[in-house]
Amino acid sequence: MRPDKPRDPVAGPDAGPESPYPIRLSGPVIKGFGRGSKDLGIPTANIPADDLSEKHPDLTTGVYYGVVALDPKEFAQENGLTGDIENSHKPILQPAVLSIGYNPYYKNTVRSVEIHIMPPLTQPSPTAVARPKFNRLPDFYDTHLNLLILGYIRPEFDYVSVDALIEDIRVDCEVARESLLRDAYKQYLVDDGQGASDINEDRTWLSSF
Ligand SMILES: Cc1cc2nc3c(=O)[nH]c(=O)nc-3n(C[C@H](O)[C@H](O)[C@H](O)COP(=O)(O)O)c2cc1C
Ligand SMILES: Nc1ncnc2c1ncn2[C@@H]1O[C@H](COP(=O)(O)OP(=O)(O)O)[C@@H](O)[C@H]1O
Ligand SMILES: [Mg+2]
Repeated sequence: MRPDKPRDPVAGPDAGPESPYPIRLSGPVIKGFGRGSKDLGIPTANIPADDLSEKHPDLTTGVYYGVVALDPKEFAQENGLTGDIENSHKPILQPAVLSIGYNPYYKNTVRSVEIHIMPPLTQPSPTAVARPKFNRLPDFYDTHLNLLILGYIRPEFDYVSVDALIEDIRVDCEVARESLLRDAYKQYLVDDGQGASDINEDRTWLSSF
C-alpha cells in the first residue's frame, strides 16, 4: 500500500539523466485492458514489453518520466506550439509519464509498459489541480511509438481506492513535468542549439521512424 508520506516535487538528479538512463524503447501501440480511460480517465498508450525484456531485463518495475514521439506517417498531430496540423515528416516530441509493471491495484499477471502523454510543457498544467481532466488525444492504436526514459519516479503501489490511485498518478504527472522543465532535461524535448551531442543523438533517434 502507498506509504503515507509527502511526495518530492522532482525525481532524479538536476544535472541530467544518470545511468542507466536515457533508455530507448520502441513499439506499436497495442490494446491494454481498457481501464486507463474507462476506470481512471487517464489514457495510457501500451506498447509490448518485448523490447524492454530484451534490452533491459533487470529494469525495476515502477513509474518513470521521459519523452515520446509518434510516427507522423501513421498519426497526424496538432502542433501545440502553433495550432497548425502537422502533416510534415517531423514528429512532435512530447513529455510523458509511464508505468512499467503489474499494476498491483489490478493484480495483472503480465508486465505492461503504459505511457500517458502529457500536454506540451509550454501549456499550463492540467494536473496542477485536484480531480483534473487528464490529457486526451484522438486514439492512435497501431501507431509506432519511440520512448526515451529519462528518470525513475517511484515504485508501483496498491491503493485503498481508485481515487487514491488517480490522485497519485496526478502527482506523478506534476513530478514528471517539473523534472522535465529542468535545463538538463528540457533539451531532450526542444532543440535550443546548446544540446550536447549525445542529447542531439537521442532526439534524432526519437524522431526516426
Ligand atoms: C504514471 C502512472 C502511474 C501508475 N501507477 C500505478 C500504481 O502505482 N499502481 C497500479 O496498480 N497501477 C498504476 N498505474 C497503472 C494504471 O493502473 C493503469 O494505467 C491502468 O490499469 C490502465 O491499464 P490499461 O492500459 O491496461 O487499460 C499507473 C499508470 C500511470 C500512467
Ligand atoms: N494522452 C494520451 N496518452 C496516451 N494514450 C492516449 C492519450 N490520449 C489518447 N490516447 C489513446 O488512448 C489509448 C489508451 O487508452 P486506455 O484506456 O489506456 O486503453 P488500453 O487499455 O487499450 O491501453 C491509447 O492507446 C491511445 O490510442
Ligand atoms: Mg492503456
